[in-house]
Amino acid sequence: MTNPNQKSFPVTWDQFHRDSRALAWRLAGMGTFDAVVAIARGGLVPAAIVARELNIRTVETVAVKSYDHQNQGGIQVLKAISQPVLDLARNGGKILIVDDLVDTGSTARVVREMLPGAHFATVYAKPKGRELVDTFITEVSQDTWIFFPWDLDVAYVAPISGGTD
Ligand SMILES: O=P(O)(O)OC[C@H]1O[C@H](OP(=O)(O)OP(=O)(O)O)[C@H](O)[C@@H]1O
Ligand code: HPA
Ligand SMILES: [Mg+2]
Repeated sequence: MTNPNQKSFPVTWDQFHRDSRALAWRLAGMGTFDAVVAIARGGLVPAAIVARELNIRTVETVAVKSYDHQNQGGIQVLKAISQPVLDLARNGGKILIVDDLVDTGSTARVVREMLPGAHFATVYAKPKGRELVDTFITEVSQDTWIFFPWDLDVAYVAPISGGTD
């Protein structure tokens, strides 16, 4: 359900690809990562793009759910991080966690606890969660809802004048 008090920030596939590549460029100057952990589902797309750009071959997922549509509920961990990746982190491996955005920071807080030394990167960030992210590309205001391309379709829009054609 759409909250009428929120601004909307629709993102196209092109723009998302460009922003994810920009994230990869920024991360490229930070050394070699041994594995990327994508926060499913939203983090899967930017994680794939970043892994491709930085040639990271070990790609792991952690599944965390906090929203039903635009309503935030309790955090549920639906799939934990695999033991080999936790071992890699414990033995000094450099782990990159990727998500599409940080909003309130609840998801980031939970996943950071699983991998305390990891680098946390998102494409977009809102002010409440920004401090929990090491690297991000674009900040949007807290009252903005970001619409990702996988949640959108091409649809008719009425003219500004209010007519129907
Ligand atoms: O900072 P927060 O307030 O925790 O919000 C950010 C999280 O919310 C969304 O995921 P969601 O739980 O909706 O699941 P999804 O990735 O499967 O869409 C988004 O992909 C982030 O993971
Ligand atoms: O702004 C958002 N857009 C999409 N998913 C989200 N999950 C938390 N905040 C958002
Ligand atoms: Mg998510």
